[in-house]
Amino acid sequence: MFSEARGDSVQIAREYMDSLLVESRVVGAVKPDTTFRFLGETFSMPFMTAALSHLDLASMAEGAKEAGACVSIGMGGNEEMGKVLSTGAKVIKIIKPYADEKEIMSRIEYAEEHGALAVGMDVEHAVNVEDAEDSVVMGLQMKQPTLEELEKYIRATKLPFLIKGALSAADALRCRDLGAAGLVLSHHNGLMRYAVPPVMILPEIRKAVGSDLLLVADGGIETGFDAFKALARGADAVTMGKALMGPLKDKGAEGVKEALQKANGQLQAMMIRTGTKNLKHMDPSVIWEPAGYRHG
Ligand SMILES: Cc1cc2nc3c(=O)[nH]c(=O)nc-3n(C[C@H](O)[C@H](O)[C@H](O)COP(=O)(O)O)c2cc1C
Repeated sequence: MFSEARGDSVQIAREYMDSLLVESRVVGAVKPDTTFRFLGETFSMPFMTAALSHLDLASMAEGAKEAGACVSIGMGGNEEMGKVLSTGAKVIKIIKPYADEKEIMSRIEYAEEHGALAVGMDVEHAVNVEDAEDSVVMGLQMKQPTLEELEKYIRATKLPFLIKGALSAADALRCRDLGAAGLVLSHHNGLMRYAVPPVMILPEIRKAVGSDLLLVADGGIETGFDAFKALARGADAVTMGKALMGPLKDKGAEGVKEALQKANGQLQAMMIRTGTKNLKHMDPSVIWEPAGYRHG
């Protein structure tokens, strides 16, 4: 998004991802199993669609369902959410931090009444990139929610609530204390400049929250090899966003299904080569990280 600017977090995250190397432990390895249990449901793979918007999200959901993947969706009204839910996919609705609370509550209620798996909020999209003002997204006013407001939204629903945009151990602990079920670790395509990449900070966040929160790594997952690194460093699942947009445009639901299956094949290839038999046995010690960054 900010490829011309210094501090492009998308580029920083890509370079970091490619700097991580993987140790082979192939001797005696067995066929890996990527069955993924999440929020009481069973999926074929730990990939989910990122919270996208302004696209044919029903086809995206159809493709993900066919591949056995969970779906998250972003900005959009209840009518669109209804179309996505009617595909039968398991859906996480990520709601924008609207200034008008009614916009938030109506989406929470709709998600609950129409069988969504979970809801969440992309808190990272409330403020502007270049100043501290609340942002306007597609003509709609956003507002940085206070801790009290976030807690109110979380408690307004029986559904699990995920906070998208938490990206530090300190925020993760805050979210846990507010009652969130999980986090989508994201800088939302570089909305924060110079952001620590999600996959870099994952081990620190996992250490802080233990198994109290589900952790979903978001941003820059282009292949199953990227996904493996995120999962090995402590993620429960990963999202794919931009990497699915070309396949969706070219081949609709079928393209999304094929892209997810290809990524899952790459994940399985990495799992067998590292002697990882299933997602519960991910071992961070297979990842080699170059020395350099230290928490200040
Ligand atoms: C076209 C487009 C629309 C998006 N809309 C939303 C949205 O409505 N809500 C949200 O939380 N994130 C939204 N995102 C951000 C994605 O969920 C994700 O955080 C980001 O694209 C990074 O993941 P990726 O590198 O896999 O694409 C959008 C991204 C794109 C490319």
